[in-house]
Amino acid sequence: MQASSSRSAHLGEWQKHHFAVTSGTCSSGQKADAYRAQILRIQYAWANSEISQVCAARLFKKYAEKYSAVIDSDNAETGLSNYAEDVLTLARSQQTDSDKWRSGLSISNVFQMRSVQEMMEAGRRSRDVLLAPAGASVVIHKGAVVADLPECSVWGASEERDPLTNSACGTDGNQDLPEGRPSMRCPQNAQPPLVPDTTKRCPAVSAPFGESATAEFHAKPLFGNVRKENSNSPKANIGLNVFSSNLSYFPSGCENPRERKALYSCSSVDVLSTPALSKASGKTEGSGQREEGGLPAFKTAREQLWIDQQKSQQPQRASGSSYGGVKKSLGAGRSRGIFGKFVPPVPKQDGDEGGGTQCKSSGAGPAEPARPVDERLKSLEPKMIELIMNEIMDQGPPVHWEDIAGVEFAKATIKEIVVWPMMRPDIFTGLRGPPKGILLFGPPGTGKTLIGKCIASQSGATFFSISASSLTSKWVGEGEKMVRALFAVARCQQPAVIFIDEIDSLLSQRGDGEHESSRRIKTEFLVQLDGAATSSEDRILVVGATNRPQEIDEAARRRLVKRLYIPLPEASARKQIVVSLMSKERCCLSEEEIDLVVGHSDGFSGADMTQLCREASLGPIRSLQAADIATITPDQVRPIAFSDFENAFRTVRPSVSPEDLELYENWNRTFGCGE
Ligand SMILES: Nc1ncnc2c1ncn2[C@@H]1O[C@H](COP(=O)(O)OP(=O)(O)OP(=O)(O)O)[C@@H](O)[C@H]1O
Ligand SMILES: [Mg+2]
Repeated sequence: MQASSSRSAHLGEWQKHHFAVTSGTCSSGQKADAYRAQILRIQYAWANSEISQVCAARLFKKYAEKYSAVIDSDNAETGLSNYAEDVLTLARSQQTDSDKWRSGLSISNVFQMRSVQEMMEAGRRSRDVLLAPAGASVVIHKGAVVADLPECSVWGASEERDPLTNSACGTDGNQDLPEGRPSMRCPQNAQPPLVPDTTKRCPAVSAPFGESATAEFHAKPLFGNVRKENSNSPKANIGLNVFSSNLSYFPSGCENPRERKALYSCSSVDVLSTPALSKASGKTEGSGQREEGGLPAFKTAREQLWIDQQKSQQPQRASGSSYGGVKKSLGAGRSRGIFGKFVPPVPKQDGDEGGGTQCKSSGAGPAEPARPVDERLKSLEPKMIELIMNEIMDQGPPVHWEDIAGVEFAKATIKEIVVWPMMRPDIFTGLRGPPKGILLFGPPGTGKTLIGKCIASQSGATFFSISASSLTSKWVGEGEKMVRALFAVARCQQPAVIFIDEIDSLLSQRGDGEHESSRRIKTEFLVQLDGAATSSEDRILVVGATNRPQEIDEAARRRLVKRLYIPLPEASARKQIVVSLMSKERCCLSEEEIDLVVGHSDGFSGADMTQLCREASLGPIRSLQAADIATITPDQVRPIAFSDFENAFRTVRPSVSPEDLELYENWNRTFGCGE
């Protein structure tokens, strides 16, 4: 399948194959072809994010089963029986009904193969030692090495063997390969099978169906460099491993294919927990180790597919993102802070999580292996939990209380509600129990978000920061579930602070024109908030911030019991901002000049003050000649002077109008909890 194919082309192909397979006129080989092509398409579609992972996994399972039902079937009419056949049996073409499956191997040419000759030579040199040829490679089409396959333990057991009768490790010449490497070369130009019969003592390597018939499949580097079989990218190895399973290892003494099948079919299917099979699967990762003793790890194609799928999913989970590696962010961009408290719990999607007690974990990196999921999270979609864990939980760069100028009352109240109860939950009980909801309201740019960041740094609680607009817009239809997941995860990570910026967009007044989904989100939020508020054990605090408090629904307002006004900074606070910012620059403002600046900036918000200082700091640069900018050194730039502030005042104006201010003051008088 070409990468450039359009969606409609995919669809057309898909349909064509579907009709072909269901028409009843298909031979087993054609069916196998079609199913394999479907698997390839599924992987391709997934790699291109055309279908979701869940969808891909479902389709993949479906077609993998169909595929292996054909190739593993020992019914000559419905299957290809490759399960039981080795390469030389296939070469006789007795079990296959498609020309494609025929091997170019013959008695006359097999001994010409360099790899065979090398093995014969090695066998002569050391007849009583197991022969262990170097790792095999698969070469497809124009010599592209597709994968390092596990070392090809040709003889499978330590009994002495005649190399001549065991020399079927390769299927064709291998001129394109590195010296001394026996290979499986895809016989595109396969000669008609000439092998009349083969020794019964040739269990060697079964590379029958997939190798010979899947040149098209292997040839495309669909999922990145398929050499990286150990790659963290799940999309890098599924396609390959489906067919690497064809390098199966048979024990000696099982000449009859049916006997072999019976022998292996009685072993556990749980390949991941079966040491022999686990070992074999490890080998596919290029360990380069020869398998030692015990039962060789034969797997059907279906088993191998599932092993590979399991393996490929694990790094993906560990990497923390199941969305094609693209990190999505909810709300403002966040980085995992230095106090990062825990790792994604990596919920298992495939069944038995074992019921965990995992709650708060600490200091682990994103590559930490999966842990049991908390019972309370089991009813939630793993995707949601992962999103909450990976994207929302954060503590950001540290912000200290001193970094916030003014708002002394709000700071003291927050310390009382958030910090101390977190420190001493034993004291803050009963009536002293802290409220479960705080609302920070006030004009734009007064430091509400800054306070949120400070709580994150200073409270010691697990901090969830989410922008309400993210819940309502980005995750249309999922916001309600996200809210539920958010609280569920927070409950597992107590003590926890959920900071919701722009909370008005989440909890705005209910009205007729309101969208159903946002109404449901709001209801869910209120239910969750109630749950957190009524449970004395839950140590979850919701902190909302808004510059539109009047739009908040009255039911929500009631639940956010501490409503703290964050006003415009007073003169002392404005001075603190100027002094703090200027202390980091070269500045020659005298105390009086600073006071003049503060006096001029009445009505400015904290953000306006910051903007004023930025503007003033550009003054010295603007006074330079354009030609000087290219050559001047930083210490030659003159200090910021009062005149720069005077100029800055010409362009920076207060962003909050007196009328707006009046609204906030009124709302504070009515609903605020300030002094
Ligand atoms: N009290 C303050 N002390 C120091 N800096 C402040 C203060 N208030 C605002 N600032 C500055 O203004 C910037 C914006 O502040 P912040 O984002 O916290 O405002 P906000 O109240 O959340 O505004 P909005 O309501 O528009 O979201 C801060 O990053 C900081 O640089
Ligand atoms: Mg804000």
